[in-house]
Amino acid sequence: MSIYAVDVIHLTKRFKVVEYNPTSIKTKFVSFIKSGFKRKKRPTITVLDDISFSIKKSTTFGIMGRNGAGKSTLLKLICGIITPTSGTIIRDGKIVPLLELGAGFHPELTAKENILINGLMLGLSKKEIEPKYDEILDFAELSHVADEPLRTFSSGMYIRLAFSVAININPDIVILDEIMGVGDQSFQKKSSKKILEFQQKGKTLIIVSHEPTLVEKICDQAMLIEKGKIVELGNPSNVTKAYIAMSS
Ligand SMILES: Nc1ncnc2c1ncn2[C@@H]1O[C@H](COP(=O)(O)OP(=O)(O)OP(=O)(O)O)[C@@H](O)[C@H]1O
Repeated sequence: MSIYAVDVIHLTKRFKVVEYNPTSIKTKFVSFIKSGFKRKKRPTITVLDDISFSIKKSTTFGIMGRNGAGKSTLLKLICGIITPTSGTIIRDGKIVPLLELGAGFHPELTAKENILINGLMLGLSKKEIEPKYDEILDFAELSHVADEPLRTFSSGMYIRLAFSVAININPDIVILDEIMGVGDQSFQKKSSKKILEFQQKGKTLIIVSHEPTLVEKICDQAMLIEKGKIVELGNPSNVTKAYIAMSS
């Protein structure tokens, strides 16, 4: 068994750039003929450029970087939502991504039905999810509306439910993208406690944050990325210092 929860090896991700090109079909056809029937290659941007790092099991790893640095792309790659252009990602353990909160929710279905669907999507069986209904609803403070459709929920209720499903289904690795500030103050307190419990149970946590104090407080290791490259890796204090220097 590996000591790493996630091992990223020479990872590169490029995206094709969508160009706005308001020419008519006729013009496009003529230029296609002129080009000798060759399709024009779409330009690409390199969002992550040959990066390698490892995240040890039972640790909390923070990812920092300015807007557009490639943090969310990296998380999506780690979760397997998108695939690398080149390179490898080795994962060891059940991953729960908390990226686009509630992205898998259906507004017409009830809270309970959504818990079931979300749980199934995260790889649990119906038998494993059913005993967790009460715990999940209770943590989200939504037991009183368990059978109401989600379209009647406020955005805060939505987020609380998504967070509660993810954190209560006993994953090995939790991935959080900028959502430590979900809910009101009391829910934030509860969430922080749950994260601490999660760390104490020896689980792996990967977080993206713009908050140096949070990264220093809860991370064992951190990484700063900029223009697709790793700028700083290792000690959270060094990483946050580099991030602050870069941002000022
Ligand atoms: N599907 C896509 N197609 C094309 N470009 C994309 C796609 N997804 C992301 N990008 C581009 O990749 C770059 C990195 O985006 P990403 O969302 O990973 O950054 P980020 O570090 O998470 O930023 P932020 O802090 O603003 O959330 C940006 O320039 C973005 O426009």
